[in-house]
Amino acid sequence: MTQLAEEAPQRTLRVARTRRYLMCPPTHFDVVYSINPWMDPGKPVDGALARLQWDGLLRAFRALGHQVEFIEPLPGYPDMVFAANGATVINGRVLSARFRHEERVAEGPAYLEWFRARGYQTREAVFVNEGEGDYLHAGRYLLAGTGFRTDIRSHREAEKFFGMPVAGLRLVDPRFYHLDTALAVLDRDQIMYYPGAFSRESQGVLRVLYPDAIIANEADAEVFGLNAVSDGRHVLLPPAATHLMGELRERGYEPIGVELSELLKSGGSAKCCTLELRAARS
Ligand SMILES: CN(C)C(=N)NCCC[C@H](N)C(=O)O
Repeated sequence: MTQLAEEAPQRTLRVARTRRYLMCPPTHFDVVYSINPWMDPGKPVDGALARLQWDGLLRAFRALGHQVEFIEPLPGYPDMVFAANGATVINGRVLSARFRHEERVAEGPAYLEWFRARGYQTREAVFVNEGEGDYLHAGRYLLAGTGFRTDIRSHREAEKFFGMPVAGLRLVDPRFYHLDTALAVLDRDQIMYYPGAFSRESQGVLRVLYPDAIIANEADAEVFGLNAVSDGRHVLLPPAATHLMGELRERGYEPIGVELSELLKSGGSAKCCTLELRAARS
């Protein structure tokens, strides 16, 4: 072996898997109420720019070969663009969302109807849960957030409905009010996360389950770098998450910066706009 070959860093070859996503156009997107620390109704939102940025995310998915389906946005529901909150879909089974705040309650039935009309096996949730905002499918486990939005009793409901073990994680920093603002699944058994968003006990759980995880710093988390969408190789995330991008490259992933600054005014970014439709395993 030559000297050069010995010194070359070991990079794992990451393999992308084609995905199906559901998105909701930001036709009625705005910030007119405040239900998280990022939302300031006094701060103007540029609707045209939000649309351009959302179109950029859609183009990026299509350029990578992913399929995208759409749900019709409801007037009067400015946060409906955050499709990840609309449900949780695993193995063709759909657990509906049941929103915590009155301002978003009607989105749950709207998303549920979309799935019913397409023949998915659905369950209308009994307990408050905000879909993939707090439920992330990572290999053998369903990672489940609680603390701000999703009711901890929903974790048992999800465990029974999906028939897979749930690892409950407690969020403690109001800036990171959904699990997907603090943790992203990169591949079956690999995640990246910001430890400071979790209780000490949950940090311990994450260390045990994912000893190889990429650890984000506070600056990464503050620009919503963890609100990322991965297909196993390409990782779409805000371009401002520069440290995280370097870490991803080191591990063989291809980070792709997608600017969604207007959506961030409501506390969301790439992952929030994207609900993965996981088909039934054959
Ligand atoms: C990543 N996901 C799905 C989210 N974090 N969703 C963004 C929701 C933003 C909304 N204003 C709210 O506070 O509910």
